[in-house]
Amino acid sequence: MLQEEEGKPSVAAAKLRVPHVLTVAGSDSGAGAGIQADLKACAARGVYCSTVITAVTAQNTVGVQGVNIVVEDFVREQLKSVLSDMHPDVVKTGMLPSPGIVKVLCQSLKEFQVKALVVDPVMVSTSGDVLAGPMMLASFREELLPMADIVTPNLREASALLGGVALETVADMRSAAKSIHDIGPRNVLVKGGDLPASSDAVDVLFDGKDFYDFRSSRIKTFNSHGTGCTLASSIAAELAKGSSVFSAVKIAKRYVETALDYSRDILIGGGQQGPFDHFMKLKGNSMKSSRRPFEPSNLLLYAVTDSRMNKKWGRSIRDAVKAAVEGGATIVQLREKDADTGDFLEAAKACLEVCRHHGVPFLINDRIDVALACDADGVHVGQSDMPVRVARTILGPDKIIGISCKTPVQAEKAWIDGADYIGCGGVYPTNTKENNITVGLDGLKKVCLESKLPVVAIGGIGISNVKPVMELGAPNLEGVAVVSALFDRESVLVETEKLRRMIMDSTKAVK
Ligand SMILES: Cc1ncc(COP(=O)(O)OP(=O)(O)O)c(N)n1
Ligand SMILES: Cc1nc(C(=O)O)sc1CCOP(=O)(O)O
Ligand SMILES: [Mg+2]
Repeated sequence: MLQEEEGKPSVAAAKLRVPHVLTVAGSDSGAGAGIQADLKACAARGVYCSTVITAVTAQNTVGVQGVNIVVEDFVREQLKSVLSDMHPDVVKTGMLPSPGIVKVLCQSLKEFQVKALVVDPVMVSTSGDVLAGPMMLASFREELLPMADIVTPNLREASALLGGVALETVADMRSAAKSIHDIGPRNVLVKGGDLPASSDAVDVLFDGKDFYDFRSSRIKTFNSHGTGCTLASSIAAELAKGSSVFSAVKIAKRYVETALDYSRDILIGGGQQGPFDHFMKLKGNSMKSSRRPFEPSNLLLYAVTDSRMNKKWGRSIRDAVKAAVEGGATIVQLREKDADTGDFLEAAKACLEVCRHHGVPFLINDRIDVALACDADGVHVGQSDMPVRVARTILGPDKIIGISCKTPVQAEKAWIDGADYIGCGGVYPTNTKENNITVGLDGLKKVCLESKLPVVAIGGIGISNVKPVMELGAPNLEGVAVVSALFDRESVLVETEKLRRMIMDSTKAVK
């Protein structure tokens, strides 16, 4: 019985078992395919992934430069380490470079039972390099496939497994799926990505009784290296979560298509077979767009938009934001209370482009979904909006989260919950926000004194009254957030320049 050490939870106390896939495959140094793709796919699909490495390849976007096969005994040792202790739900296989390794794997799977076995019968890489030679065919056919719950050959692999038959049509794929099923696996997914003369990508699933066609439009991209590994791992991940084979294939295909589509224009390597982005995050960090970490000084002049004001003055939200940024705003928040979601998102994308170009952080008011959809730099939430802790879990550690606070107690909670800054107001009465409680300069000072986070003052602030705010001398007060003083004016550019100058002068006066 495990005893609880003082201060440390016992292993037995950790009760939350998570779905787990073990991948038995080769390492790809370029990390587009193989073990690395499997790890990324499982992580992206919310499943734990352990790894048994069968070979180490020297590989990049051009091709495979070298292969070093791991000795059978050491593959056996890795399998035993994982299977005997960690009890994966599903085993997924990729590159199995020798008949001896297949034998070791099959023995281990007989000794340690798992819920499902997914076999991706890897033989040739996307670049055309051989990863498992013809001597592997007998091992696959006689030992591994009969144990598989699903096998996922592409056209070349399906043809090789069947002695070289030609596969040129969907009808050929069906007949191949049936013949491979006769070898023993419970389900066969023949992938038709390489089928000639077809605008759609068609995969055929055969479960021993029925055929299912999965059709999707072909995604034109060079960044498809690792698609097969990722699809098989994603199927394994869904099976580990408890899906049926049909649902697992459907969800896995949708995931791969979405990731391929997202990644069609990313650039990694100079070859013809680029990797894709399993987490659909890389473009947000594109070298073209400058995204810097949040600094308290970003709060100096915070421009918060208002669609009614921009409509009144006959300008688009994008033009208003552009003028504010060019006039010296140091952070922007899109606060569109009346906009439809689609319009809000389009405006957000346009404003984000402007802000990125100027290196100014761009936040969304209230709507976490819109912030995620456009990959904004963060959100601003109020006390009755999405709680900061939940927003942080959804948005991750890098995004900026601001929260409105009117009291020191709220400010303390904001810090504990993981916010980046506090918006404190209303400093003065405002017509922009209905029924807003005015806390005054005193209320602002109290929050600033207790806050462990940087604070931006908001509410009724403009040219005529910004000085007393900035000269309050309150610790943590970094700047002012304004709506009408910038946007309910004829020239956003001129007003922003004027306010920025006044803030700078007040800051100098305080120092
Ligand atoms: C910088 C900043 N501070 C405060 C607010 C107000 O947020 P909230 O209380 O959620 O009210 P709404 O803006 O949603 O009406 C803010 N938006 N920005
Ligand atoms: C959006 C908002 N929040 C406030 C708060 O007190 O939290 S006051 C406010 C409106 C600020 O607009 P203006 O600069 O036009 O007064
Ligand atoms: Mg709000």
